[in-house]
Amino acid sequence: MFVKVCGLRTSADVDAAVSSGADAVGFVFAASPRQVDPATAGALVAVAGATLTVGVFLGQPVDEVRAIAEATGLGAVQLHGAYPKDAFTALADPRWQLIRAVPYSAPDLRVGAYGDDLLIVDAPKAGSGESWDYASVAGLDGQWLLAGGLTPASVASAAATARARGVDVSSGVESSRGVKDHALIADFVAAARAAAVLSSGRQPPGTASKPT
Ligand SMILES: O=C(O)c1ccccc1N[C@@H]1O[C@H](COP(=O)(O)O)[C@@H](O)[C@H]1O
Repeated sequence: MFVKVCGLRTSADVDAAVSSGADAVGFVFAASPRQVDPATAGALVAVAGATLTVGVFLGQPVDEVRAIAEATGLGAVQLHGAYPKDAFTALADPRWQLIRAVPYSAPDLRVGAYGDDLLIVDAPKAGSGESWDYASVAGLDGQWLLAGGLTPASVASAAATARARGVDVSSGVESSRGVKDHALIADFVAAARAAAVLSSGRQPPGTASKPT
């Protein structure tokens, strides 16, 4: 079970996620209560050490995404919104992985269809904390993460229902919007690890050969 904890804003947040055993930590550059600026994110990337660092973007121009990825040293770029396949082609770079984040109702849920290394299947409104019908994606193949409304209490059953190989959380590990609760992060990672899922490993194969 691969576990990503997203929307981190402080070094204490990153320490909490890394020490809890998260496989990836996310920093939001889109407009959000969780937004961080590139300078802050660069410092947090250093705190994360070997843990995969993911930059989250929503509709920002490709040139801006590339500039931030280069400036901060991100290990992965997560694109939400109507990015065409050309955008993924333009952003392909051995320095970072490409993550395509889509709502569960998106027309194309094939992992890698846009040249993405990893797919995240989410609620219609990313970062909203809203759950959805996780069973609707139970037939999905490949390396993908389940997101949207997960909590320490729900993650094990949600991952089992969706047959997910990994999970991604933000709202469910916050005490208030944009403020991470470090005990909830630890609870979430532990609960996800305990989930009965199809995967036998923690690292999606798409991420194994790339720099982290
Ligand atoms: O978290 C945000 O504010 C955000 C903003 C813009 C795009 C994506 C965002 N977060 C992503 O949403 C899911 C987590 O959802 P939830 O809060 O657990 O329901 C995750 O993929 C984040 O990267």
